[in-house]
This record gives sequence, C-alpha cells and structure tokens, in this order.
Amino acid sequence: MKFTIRMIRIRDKLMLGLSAFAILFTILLVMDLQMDLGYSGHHLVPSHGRVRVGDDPNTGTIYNFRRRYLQRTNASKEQTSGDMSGTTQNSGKDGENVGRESRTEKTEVHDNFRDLVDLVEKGYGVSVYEGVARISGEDHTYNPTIGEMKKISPKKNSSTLEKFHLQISRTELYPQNSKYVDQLLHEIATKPIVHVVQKEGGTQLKLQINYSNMQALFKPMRFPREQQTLPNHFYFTDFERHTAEIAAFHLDRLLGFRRAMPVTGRTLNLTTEIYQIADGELLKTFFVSPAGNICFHGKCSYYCDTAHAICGNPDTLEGSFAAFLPDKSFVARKAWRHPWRRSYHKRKKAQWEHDSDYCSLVKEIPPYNEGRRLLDLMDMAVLDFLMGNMDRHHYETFKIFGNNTFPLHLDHGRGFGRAFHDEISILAPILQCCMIRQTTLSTLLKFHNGPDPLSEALRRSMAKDPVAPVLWEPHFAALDRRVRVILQAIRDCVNREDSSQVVHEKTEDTGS
Ligand SMILES: Nc1ncnc2c1ncn2[C@@H]1O[C@H](COP(=O)(O)OP(=O)(O)OP(=O)(O)O)[C@@H](O)[C@H]1O
Ligand SMILES: [Mn+2]
Repeated sequence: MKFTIRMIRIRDKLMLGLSAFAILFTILLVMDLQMDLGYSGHHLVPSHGRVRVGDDPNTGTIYNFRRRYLQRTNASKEQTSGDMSGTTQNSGKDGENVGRESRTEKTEVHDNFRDLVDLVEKGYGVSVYEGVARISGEDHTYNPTIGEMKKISPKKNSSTLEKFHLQISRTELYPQNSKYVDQLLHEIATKPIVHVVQKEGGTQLKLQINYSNMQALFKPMRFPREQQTLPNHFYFTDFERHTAEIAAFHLDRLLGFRRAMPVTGRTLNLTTEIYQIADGELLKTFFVSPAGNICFHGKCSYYCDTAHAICGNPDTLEGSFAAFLPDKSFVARKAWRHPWRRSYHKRKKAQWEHDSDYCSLVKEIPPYNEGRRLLDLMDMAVLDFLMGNMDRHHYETFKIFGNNTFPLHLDHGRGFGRAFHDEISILAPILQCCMIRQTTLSTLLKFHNGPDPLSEALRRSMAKDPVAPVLWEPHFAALDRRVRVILQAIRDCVNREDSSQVVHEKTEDTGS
C-alpha cells in the first residue's frame, strides 16, 4: 500500500515536472518565433536577413550594411517583433545605441549629409566610369517621342490618352510639365465606363476598363489601408494593394523618374459600372455573398476563387485605375529579367544573395555594360526600397527606342506592405554596385534636407486623389526614414571608395 502511494507521488511529481518543462519549452519556442533567436531553426525573416558569420566587415554586402545600419540608427523603435533579426546582433560595445526605445533619436542632430551634398554640387568624382555618384554620359538632346519616331501627330479628335502616348520619349513617359497627366487622371477617374473585360497575364485579378476612347487597368481594393503584409506571406504570395499602385505613381513622379504610368483611385458602383457592362466570362463569376454584398472573382492563376472574391459594400468598390500603355501592336515592348530578381521559391535563394561580387558579373553583360541601364536599375532600387516593393522580377522597355531608354516602372501592387520594417535587401543593387545616378542622389538629398520632406511632398501630391487619404499614416514616416537609409548607404560607399578619388569635371546636367 505504502509502496503504491509512493509510486503515485513519484508519478505526480514526474507529471508536474514534465508539464513545467512542456510549458517552458513552448514559451521558448514562441519567443524564438517572435524574436527570431534561431533555436528552432525557423526564421520569421528569411535567413538571408541575418548577418553571416565570417563576412568581412569591410566588404560591401547587404548583410554588413544591414548590421551596421541597424546598430547605428537603431530603427528598432519602429520595428515589430518580426523584424528583430538585426537588433539581436547588437553587442555590448554599442551600449549607448542599443536601447530599443531609442530616446536618443529625439536629441540626435539632423545629419545633413554635407559630404554627399558637396559630392553632387561640386561634382567631385562624378563620372560615367567610376565613383559612386554617376552620370550615364548619354546624349540628352537626342530625345525623340513616339509621335516623332512614327511620324504621327495628334489629331483634333484624339483622346488625351492617345496624345499622351505620342509624347512618350526615349528618356521618360511624360515631361515634367506635361499638360496631359492631370487631364488624364481626371478623365480616368470620372468618365463613364462602357465595357469591362478581365485583363490577361499576371497572377492576380485585373480588369481592363474601356471608356469611349481610352482604356485603364483596374486593380480592386482587397483590404483596409492599415492592413499590413501578413507575417507568413512571402513577397510573392502577398495580395496586392490598389493604394500602392496610386502612391507609386506619385512617388515615381516626385523622384523625377517619370517612368510609371499615371494612376488614380476611383470608387465604383459594382452593379452599374462593372456587372451591367461586364464581358460574359467575367459575368459568370459574380455572386451575392451571405452578407448581401455583390462579389466577383474572375479567372486567374492564383487568387481567383470564391474564397478570394472581391466584394462591394454592398456594391461600392474602390480601386486603382492606371492609364493604359500603348497597344503592343502600335508600340512593342521588350521584357527583361531583372538581374536582382528574387528566387520566387520558398527555400531557394538567388545568386545575388550569396555572391557579394555579383555586380561585377552584371556589369559585364549587355545592356548593363554600357549606357544608362545599370543606373536605371539603381533608380528602380531606390523607388522599390522607399515603398518596400520586393516584387520586381521583370521590367519592360519600349523596343522602338533601342537599349538606351528608360525601363518602365510597372506593377507596384505589392509596395507599401510593411510600414515598420525597412527591407534592406531591396537596396542590393546599390549596395553591391556602389553607384547611384547623380540626379537621383541630388533629389534624395533635397528631400532629406527639406524644407519639404518626401512624406510631405507625397502627401500633397496625393491629396486630390478621389480615394484620399491614399496611404496609411505610418507609411509616410517610413519614407523619410528610408531616404536616410539610402543616403547612409551611399555615404558608406563613398567612404569605402576612399578619399584618393580623382576629381572629374561635370559633363552632364541631368542624368535622367
Ligand atoms: N498600365 C498598363 N497598361 C497596359 N498594360 C499594362 C499596364 N500595366 C501593366 N501592364 C501589363 O500587364 C501585365 C500584368 O500587370 P501587373 O504586373 O501589374 O499585374 P500582376 O497581376 O501584378 O502581375 P504579376 O503577378 O506578374 O506580378 C504587365 O506585365 C504589363 O505587361
Ligand atoms: Mn504583381
């Protein structure tokens, strides 16, 4: 009897011990997943987000910059638990900088990046062939438009979009003082829609909106603005945000690129402006949800089923409307694989992710070995980093202009997904090539040193959009913070290139 009682006690103690262990283990696992400590071997952020042991701190890899940047600026105040990979790297040496609340940030003096301002103003080391701030050396006086190349002038009854197409030039989609952009935005946002068909291509649902004399590409709203990229979603499984398309157009314009088609927001009546004029195939996918809202899902390769339907409230729906590119039969385009594209596989990495000398490889290959294209990729990295767009797999150019023309900035639906996280790997082209177009650097410095920070300029630019406010507030602060990150990366490059740099004469006023 005594023996059995003792056995029961031992068993109870054992059970108690086991339970305590299980609880502790679970807590450890949860902490690991939250803080990415690495015990479980699973990382919330992909493992390439970590600093690799053995990296020479003086080589220009993304990992080193990420580590140094995180130690220096301590952006962790703005980071969520999923983004701590860098902060766990902090050692005691950086004592004064480590505190996550970073109260020091408020007292920090504004770094006006005088060294970089000097670089762009005085043109020290600005050349086609070497240095960090570069010019493309192309002939900017040779800038024919599509109209000129095709010997077509706009007719009296041409639509604004047709006129816009004819003025697309070798160096930009529209001039800085374009008389068509605002008019186009207004027309796309207000003119009656006459027919709607699903747009082929791409992974997510898009509609081609036909007006009486022009077309637009419609991407529907799927979430409220404050919804962020789900932590378990990869960049390639992330849903698209219509507001990102709108904001990207404004951002591209503010940066002086003018390589993105004009995009506006518009609120539709799903019944009268889509359903009643929809193409038969699209019509088949309409239904009424249990909540009594009108919904449709279209047909596409990923998210086109009942579970991912797009629903009105009950039949109003917001979306982005991008002015249509010229028809391919009129102006053909060439699609290029982006050298720094991601692997689009949940376990594989791309070559640039483990080869810190990747840029020297790219520099050898046409069209990156000469002309403007490599600098254009740097611009694209700036645009994508500012909005957090990781989905840049391909890009397109207009064939008619040959190789020495701008790449189109298309498809920004996956930007503006994470306001509290700066995805340094998007800067890989800049960090690995250590170059940036002089004019782009100059524009970034202008926004950084004010009086108008990028956030304010963007806010003002988007204020008149029909679906304003376009962006969730935290994205604005992220923009100004990311401008600083880019400037810091450029400064690191300049310092690394060493001070013995030869002084070159400026040979070109504008680089884009
Ligand atoms: N404004 C536009 N006018 C006409 N065609 C466009 C326009 N924008 C994009 N396209 C074309 O439509 C294709 C798909 O567009 P987009 O990339 O925005 O869609 P997506 O569903 O996000 O694609 P993906 O899944 O490949 O990322 C593009 O490759 C481009 O050729
Ligand atoms: Mn896309």
